[in-house]
Amino acid sequence: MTALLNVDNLSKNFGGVKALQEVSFDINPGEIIGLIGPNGAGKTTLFNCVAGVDKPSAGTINFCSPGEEPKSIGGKKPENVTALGIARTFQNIRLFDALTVLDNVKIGRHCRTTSNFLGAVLHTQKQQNEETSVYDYAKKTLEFVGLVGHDHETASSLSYGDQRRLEIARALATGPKLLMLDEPAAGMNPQESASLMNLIFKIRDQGVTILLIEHDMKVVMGVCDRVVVINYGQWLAEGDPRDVAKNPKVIEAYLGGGTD
Ligand SMILES: Nc1ncnc2c1ncn2[C@@H]1O[C@H](COP(=O)(O)OP(=O)(O)OP(=O)(O)O)[C@@H](O)[C@H]1O
Repeated sequence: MTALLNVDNLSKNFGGVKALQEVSFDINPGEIIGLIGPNGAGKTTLFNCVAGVDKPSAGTINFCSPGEEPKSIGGKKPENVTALGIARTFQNIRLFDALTVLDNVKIGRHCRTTSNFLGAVLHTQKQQNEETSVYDYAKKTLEFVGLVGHDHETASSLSYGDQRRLEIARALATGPKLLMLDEPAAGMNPQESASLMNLIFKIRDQGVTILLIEHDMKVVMGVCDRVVVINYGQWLAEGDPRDVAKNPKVIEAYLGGGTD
């Protein structure tokens, strides 16, 4: 099987800080992969390199949609990476707080439209059709993540758990093949985490592959098919979550002797 994402010998330096050092791993289509490691291990830097926020210092990142040729994405601009089918959420929720829930999701969908400024000013038929389709897609996406009835509330008025759902909805609205979630369970209560796990499975069932950074081991153990562990910017271990949790090197580096 051709990997959906192939990270090969990826390194990223910030001045003298070696945030990533020759990290390699693959993600296959349809997998839910956990990227774990202690604070400062380099997880967010890896997300940023894939998403086009950080430019790799060395190594390659290839993205291969099923049926298409692999494309090298290391160093591409974020909007180009999104257009290829990679979406992400952030460790610290980044919504347009003053906009409505619906508008936040519509913004995500606009990356799939082609109408230009002139079309918007002249209100052309093409632009109107696209607006209708953006609206419909955003409504469906909100229903999918369980935010029906919140369309006209401002994003900032939502509960914390619902704001995380909204961020996921906005990412899904871009039509990704790979969704990268950066600590989606952070700050959630146990009920919200359980509901998040259901949502993650539901997203995968729609054919979206998921790469997840998460410190909540119950969530990692509950949803991940496989985990990749990094420590001090280096690949440390990889495999079935339960096997990895027993790996002495991982316990020493990160799990601190337990998974609860
Ligand atoms: N823009 C930057 N400039 C300088 N150093 C950075 C930058 N971004 C990250 N780093 C450093 O790179 C290393 C990896 O950071 P990163 O945020 O990727 O780790 P992380 O595994 O996501 O950590 P956490 O679990 O705490 O979020 C850290 O030493 C961090 O201080």
